[in-house]
Amino acid sequence: MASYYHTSGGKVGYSVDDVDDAADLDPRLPLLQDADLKDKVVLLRVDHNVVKKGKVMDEYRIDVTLATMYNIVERGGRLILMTHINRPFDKKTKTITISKDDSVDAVVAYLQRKLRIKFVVPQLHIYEKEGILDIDTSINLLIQDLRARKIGGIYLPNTRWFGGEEDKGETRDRFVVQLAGLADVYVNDAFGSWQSHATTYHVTKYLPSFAGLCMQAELSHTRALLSPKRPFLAIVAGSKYDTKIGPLTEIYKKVDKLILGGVMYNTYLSAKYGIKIAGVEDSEIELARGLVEQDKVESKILELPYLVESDTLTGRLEGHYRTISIKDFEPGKTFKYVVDVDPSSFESPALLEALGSAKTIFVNAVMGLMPHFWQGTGKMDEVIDSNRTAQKFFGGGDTLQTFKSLHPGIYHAALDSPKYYLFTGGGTVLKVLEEGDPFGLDTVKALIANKESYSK
Ligand SMILES: Nc1ncnc2c1ncn2[C@@H]1O[C@H](COP(=O)(O)OP(=O)(O)O)[C@@H](O)[C@H]1O
Ligand SMILES: O=C(OP(=O)(O)O)[C@H](O)COP(=O)(O)O
Repeated sequence: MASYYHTSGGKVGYSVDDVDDAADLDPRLPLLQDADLKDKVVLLRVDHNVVKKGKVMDEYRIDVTLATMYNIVERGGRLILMTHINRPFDKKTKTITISKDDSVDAVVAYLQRKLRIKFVVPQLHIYEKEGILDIDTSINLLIQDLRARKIGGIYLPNTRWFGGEEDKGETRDRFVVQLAGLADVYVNDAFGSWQSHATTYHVTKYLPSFAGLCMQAELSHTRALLSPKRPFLAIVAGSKYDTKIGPLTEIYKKVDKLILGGVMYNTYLSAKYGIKIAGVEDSEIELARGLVEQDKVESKILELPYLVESDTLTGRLEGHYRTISIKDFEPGKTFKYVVDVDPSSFESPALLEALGSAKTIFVNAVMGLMPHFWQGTGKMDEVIDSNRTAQKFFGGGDTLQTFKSLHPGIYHAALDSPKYYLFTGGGTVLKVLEEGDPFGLDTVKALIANKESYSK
């Protein structure tokens, strides 16, 4: 508690001390608190990637950025927000699919209800397959209204609807210049968005850039995972095989035990046992072979013994799904879709022992195809919660959404419990574990380089 003095000198109150998330940060990181924001238009990149089929599934990732928004506005800044929603860019066909389901509208509606201020989404020309190629000058009228405080903020369309977001050439360069031209300052509060795209990385070349308050808190909490109490157990599952398989090789070296689930586990099992699972491509199996070889030596991967096989991905149809056992896996055997881990897997003595004795547990894991096959994840969350001594870290958009919807009681208790920490990004934490340093993330390195370039 510290005394509060009025500028005239008299003691007129007291302030309440709080945790300082910035205390643990690399001093080279430029902080939002140090930015001059008075009358500045601030381009704020957030990770509000919480929309499924046009609806906000879990407000958490939005709520944790409100402090940054308030801080900017309170200090005289004017907000232009931007986030990606889902993955509308198809890397194979190099086309962007624009669907109302992936628009920012649901996020904007939520923010307007919560903050009681008006956000405007600029209307920009969309090309079929190529997305939005230019931010045309009509946006200047909106920026005038923003500066004049006629509107509360501007919310740009889904960043992945812009051709330049994931492009590497001229389209990206033009997009970045146009984007930077809208604002005076750039703030990155999108911890979950670790991929180096135009709005998370390249834009820092053109504007004074700072880390937001959510970004700072998340980066400082990764420290505990980098020097974990042992045994350290990580559980990695879900569908983003392409971006998560890479970090696993390094993470494998840092954990004491690793549990896989979802598409990742299907691919691993295919590589290890020579089986064929519907939906698992041969090229993907190749990537998992390294992990299989690594584990032959160190035996850190704990296999979940019972899985759920389904004839279809469309639902949980009576008579069309069944439990299978890895004991029956033989080279050449084929299986339909493997869509979940059977909850009984978490009752096996080896699993119970590992989950019960771990001192640090990191979970980026939706074990089954949602929303139909939730049973494996439901059981996993219960078993993890029953370990009361471990420090538990959950991370990932879908991981948190699923945790909240399956176990609202545990989830809400976790938000306030010193034994839990919920990260907004799962892939980002995997990247940090891979790098061994939160300040080694490309998006964070870009902020540091920006500060260095301005202080020359
Ligand atoms: N076996 C499976 N087959 C297909 N999809 C799966 C399977 N297991 C999990 N998923 C899907 O994975 C998604 C979550 O994966 P991901 O985005 O990688 O997680 P997070 O956002 O928590 O990092 C969920 O939408 C779920 O439906
Ligand atoms: O949901 C996200 O990451 P996560 O699923 O790893 O938590 C982030 O919004 C990043 O999305 P991306 O993995 O499509 O870049």
